[in-house]
Amino acid sequence: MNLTEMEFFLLLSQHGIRISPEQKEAIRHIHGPLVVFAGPGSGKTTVLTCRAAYMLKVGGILPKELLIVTFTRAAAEEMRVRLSQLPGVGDLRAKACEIGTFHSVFLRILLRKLGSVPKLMGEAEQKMLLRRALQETGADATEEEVADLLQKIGLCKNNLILPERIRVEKPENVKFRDRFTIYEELKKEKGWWDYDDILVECHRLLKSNVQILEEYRRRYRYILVDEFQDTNYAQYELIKQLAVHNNIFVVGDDDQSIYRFRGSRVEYLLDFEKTFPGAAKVILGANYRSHQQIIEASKRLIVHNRKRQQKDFKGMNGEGEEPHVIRPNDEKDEAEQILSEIEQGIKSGIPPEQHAVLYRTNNQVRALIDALVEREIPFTIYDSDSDFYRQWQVRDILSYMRLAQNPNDVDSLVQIINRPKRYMYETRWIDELHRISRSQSLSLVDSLSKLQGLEIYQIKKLEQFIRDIERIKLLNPQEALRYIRDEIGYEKYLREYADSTGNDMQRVMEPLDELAQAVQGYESIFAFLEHVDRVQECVRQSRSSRRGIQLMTLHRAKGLEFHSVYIIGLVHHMMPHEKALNDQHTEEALEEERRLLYVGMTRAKERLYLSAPERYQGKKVKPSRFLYETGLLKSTWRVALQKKKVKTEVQNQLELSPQERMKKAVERYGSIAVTKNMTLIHRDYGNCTLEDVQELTDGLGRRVTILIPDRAKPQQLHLELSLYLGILKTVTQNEVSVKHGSENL
Ligand SMILES: Nc1ncnc2c1ncn2[C@@H]1O[C@H](COP(=O)(O)OP(=O)(O)OP(=O)(O)O)[C@@H](O)[C@H]1O
Repeated sequence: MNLTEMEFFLLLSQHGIRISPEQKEAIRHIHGPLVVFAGPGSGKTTVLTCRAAYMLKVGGILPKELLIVTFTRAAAEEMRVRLSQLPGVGDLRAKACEIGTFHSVFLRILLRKLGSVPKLMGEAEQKMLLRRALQETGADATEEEVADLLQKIGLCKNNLILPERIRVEKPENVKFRDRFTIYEELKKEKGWWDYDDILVECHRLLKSNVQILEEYRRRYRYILVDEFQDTNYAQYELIKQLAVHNNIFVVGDDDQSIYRFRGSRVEYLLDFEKTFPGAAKVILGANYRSHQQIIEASKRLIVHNRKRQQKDFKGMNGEGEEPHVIRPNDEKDEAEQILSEIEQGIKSGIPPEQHAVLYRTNNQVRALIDALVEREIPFTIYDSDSDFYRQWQVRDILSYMRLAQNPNDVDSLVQIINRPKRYMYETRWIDELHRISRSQSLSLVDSLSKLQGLEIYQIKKLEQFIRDIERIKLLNPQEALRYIRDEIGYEKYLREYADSTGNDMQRVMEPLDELAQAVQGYESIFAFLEHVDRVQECVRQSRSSRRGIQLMTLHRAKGLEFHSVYIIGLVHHMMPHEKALNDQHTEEALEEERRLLYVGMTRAKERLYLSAPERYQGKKVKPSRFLYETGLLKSTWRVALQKKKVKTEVQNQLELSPQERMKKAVERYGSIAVTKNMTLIHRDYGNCTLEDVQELTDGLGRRVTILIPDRAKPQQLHLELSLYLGILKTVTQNEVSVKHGSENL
């Protein structure tokens, strides 16, 4: 049964939704084009949902005539639920409406018309195909290169550009076109599609088949699109093809357009009235989310953008506390300050899920995750590539360390054998290596020196490699990282990689600089690798929980709202990001960065923290220029820091050079007697059994192999150094230290 307009709005207010006059104007507009411009938190999504309900219940429009497009799957699900709860709509009607993302809506059209579509590739399969395409053009593809290529191909498809339409005046375009072509051919050979093919193929279908196009024009008589500021060319063309009836309603905020790098164009929103002549326009001028101080600071920032629709909006939640700018010493200090604020917030009754930490790039959250894991605080992280320790540069360094710990770790060996180049491209050597290792009872690393049929330059490289791995065993993680970067030449390798692929040097190096911070404070490679394993496990688990503190990139935060928001790493070169500063369209890129921060700031309802550490990745840095633009920086504010740190004996020991330390360790513990099967006490694992002792040459002490309970792989450690650093103890030493209440030796 239909409702009258009065009944509908009365029922809405009984549902607790009090609609403003502007919101009402947008909701009541059914026929003809309409664009709703509004600021953050002004109820755009609310209006869109209420409008759909109004059309169904007051306008008498059939659910199947409604097409509602959202930006994410989660938003589509949320909209369906919210719609079903509105006056008189119910589950059935909400389900009968076509609600989905551009991809899901157009996939459904293809499925209905073609019966089936090829298998859609997951990210891993897509990367695998791209890697093969690169190999076929003679390139040694790294993950970074594959990811870059993936993004470029996606950008082309979002602009409906296929390989044959790529202009080839520049040599790098030729290279790209060739790779793109091979990728498309391989895809065809396999009978697969990638997700962007949905848009390309649906566009092709609707363009080439007028009957089908007409059918869908008749079916979707009313089209509603959320977040229209982030529409790309392919999506825009598809919507235009369908919306000939002109019953199109779009909502958006040009100030929140943040996907330019994926091909979205804010112009489609700004030029809506030109594309659909006679379009009505509604501007929503209220903000129902944040209090006045947050709104004012966000406004002071965004007015620095030149290319934008001028609009003003008022806060409806009164006054609140001024947003805080904090200036921690470095990332670690930043993590501590933010966490102590969050802990206080939770104690005062704000649920953990209402605290969101936002950041520009995934690398930036490394220190915070480390701290959360150390303190065992639950969190959820949303971005799939947010595991810092899985980045290829970091994995390379970790593989060197893992191999030094376990010279039989074949995965680590394969990962780094050609980084830097050692010319071991034939994979046959791996089987040969296993055979030598078995027959001569040598570790895989030591077996490298026995490989037959190699060229002299390969042999030399391998001999050096074995020495390098031996050397790393004796170092702590900070020294090991320095050794791998400088002595082994990994940094040079990355520079050459960046040069040859045209990648930004700073971007390629960034994970190493961050890793240099991550290894601080760990006395042994073993302890550091244990920590990495623990962090990776927590990150994996956090993905499915949705509970605890919410961590996400600024991009991911779009459309969401939280009681308290903490934006970290607001320093120059991070925000605006280096990439934007080097962009050939710097001004545009800079404006997009500003919008990104604006999106982040406007997610906060009650409390907003903006953090700009004094030092970042070991270097002194300037605060983001955007902080000055918010007008907040002058009111610098610091959280009082806890306990003063006292230098431990281990820290004093670590200040010696590796040679001095080794010498001291052997002097002190060289004569200590150890025998097979005796018990040693590991600092982290308790009682372990000594399986093997090996005397090193040149008086460099002994290497022991120990069996740790519940761990399949034995662990190798330098005996004297481990005793010296307190990683291992003999039973007698332990008794003494327990008696004297001493933590260290
Ligand atoms: N008329 C209203 N009265 C009270 N609260 C409202 C009203 N309209 C919307 N809200 C509330 O304001 C908040 C923001 O609404 P909504 O998410 O729809 O805004 P938005 O414009 O889509 O936000 P953004 O673009 O920043 O993501 C929500 O908590 C919503 O429930």
